[in-house]
Amino acid sequence: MPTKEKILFVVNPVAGTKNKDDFSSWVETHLGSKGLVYEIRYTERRGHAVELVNEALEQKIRYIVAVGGDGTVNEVARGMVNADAAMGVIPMGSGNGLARSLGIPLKISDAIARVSELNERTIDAGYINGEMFLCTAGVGFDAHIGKCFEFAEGRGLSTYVREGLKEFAKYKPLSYRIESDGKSVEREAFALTFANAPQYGNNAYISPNADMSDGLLDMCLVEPFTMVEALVLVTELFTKNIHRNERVRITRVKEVKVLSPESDCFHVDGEYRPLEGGEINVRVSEGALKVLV
Ligand SMILES: Nc1ncnc2c1ncn2[C@@H]1O[C@H](COP(=O)(O)OP(=O)(O)OP(=O)(O)O)[C@@H](O)[C@H]1O
Repeated sequence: MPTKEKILFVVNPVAGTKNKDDFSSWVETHLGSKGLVYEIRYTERRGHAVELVNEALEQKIRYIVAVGGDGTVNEVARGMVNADAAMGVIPMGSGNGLARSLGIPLKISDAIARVSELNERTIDAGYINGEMFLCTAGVGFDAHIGKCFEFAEGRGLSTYVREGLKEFAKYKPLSYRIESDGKSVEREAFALTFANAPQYGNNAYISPNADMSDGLLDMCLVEPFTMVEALVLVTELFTKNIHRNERVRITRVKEVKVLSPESDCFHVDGEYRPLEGGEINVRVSEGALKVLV
């Protein structure tokens, strides 16, 4: 194990609700004692993490750790795709989808200790309309909730749940033309999600068997359902059983085009994006990112 290679921590001070005051002393406890060299930098605005990563890569820093939620992880990862450097994650957001999917401890001091082991693994990255995602992306209800969340008052899990419940009964399934592998089909769906990782975050498993290193994305189509079926689906989402539900169709894909003139938005790792023209293009980039696990 290299001991003198520098580790950069990129901390989003506004991510999540956990107190970050003791962060530097935890890092010193776990890394300083092993003789590992580190630096801690704080982001000052949206997009700043990508700039910090680019600077670090120019300085040939080999390990860069995202400290925050999936938004921060996404920004750090965007800078690191296909670079000769590995990304660590200290989960400090509300969903922590990537950290949970990689088995990274949610307790901060344990996650820092895990980083100090410098164990690397390679994972795939997905792209939706040119934007990278590591966990999930898609159109339909989850994208709609991402949009409501963006404009809602408050952050965190409680705001997600509140927006989800408010919109659930009102939301109307949309129609999608799905083109993949030389085939084209028309489907009505409540949601059409592309999963690189098994879950959205918060242990909501949309595709429990999704493998982040198989060079494929799980395309999860949730067909329209009744209110009674909805209760079963929500339970199955949190008990890793949704893939067994007959309303859920999961296929593994490398590249897909989806046409949906009624859709006005999509999401990238839960973050809302407006959609004009109703077309999304999704693909996987195999082994795009090295991560510390
Ligand atoms: N100093 C800053 N001030 C304001 N926003 C920032 C700052 N630094 C980073 N950001 C932005 O904060 C956003 C939210 O970060 P992140 O997703 O990590 O936290 P979260 O929303 O609390 O967690 P989760 O995604 O798990 O709900 C990111 O889009 C990031 O670009």
